[in-house]
Amino acid sequence: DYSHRRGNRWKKNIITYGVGRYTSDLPVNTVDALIASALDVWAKASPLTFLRSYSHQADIMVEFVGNEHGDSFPFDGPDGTLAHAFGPGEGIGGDVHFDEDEAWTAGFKGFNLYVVAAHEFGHALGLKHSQNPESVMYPTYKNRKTHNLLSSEDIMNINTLYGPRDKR
Ligand SMILES: CC(C)C[C@H](CC(=O)NO)C(=O)N[C@H]1Cc2cn(c3ccccc23)CCCCCCNC1=O
Ligand SMILES: [Ca+2]
Ligand SMILES: [Zn+2]
Ligand SMILES: [Zn+2]
Repeated sequence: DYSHRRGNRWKKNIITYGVGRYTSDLPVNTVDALIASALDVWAKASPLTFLRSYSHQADIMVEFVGNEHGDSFPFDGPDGTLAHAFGPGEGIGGDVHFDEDEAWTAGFKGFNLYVVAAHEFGHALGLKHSQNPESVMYPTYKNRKTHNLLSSEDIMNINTLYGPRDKR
């Protein structure tokens, strides 16, 4: 299980995120937009709000890194493991690492960053893997329709942790 769980949920509804090292596969503004959209998937299904932070003190730090990169979970070059995330908590808690040796795309060649990011942010919020291939938390990558990315199981699980989306 790649969620390296550290505690079960954030104890606040406003969660900050930052982006450190980027991938050279996509323009910076495309990466920023895909990351923001992947977080928004979870914001729309919960009472959570995500705020972009430009300090390195953000709750969720997103980085593109390769091979050995300073935690106990080195990446493995192209293919294999695509990314991993740490469950809610201080420091590395909530952080998301993408394997920089993958071909990251905004489309359907290579690996779609938006789909992978939605999976990893599920872990960063406290979700585990699902055995249901329709769930975004399924442990194997597949090309998914980007519309209505969350399955009903994903929505139920995030609501179990943080409650329903309040009537904004
Ligand atoms: C769900 C995804 C976004 C994140 C997960 C990791 C994860 O759960 N992060 O939170 C992932 O990378 N899964 C591997 C699992 C995997 C599939 N294979 C592997 C061969 C070696 C090592 C791992 C794998 C077979 C060959 C295909 C390799 C390319 C696709 N890789 C995967 O689907
Ligand atoms: Ca890899
Ligand atoms: Zn996972
Ligand atoms: Zn890592």
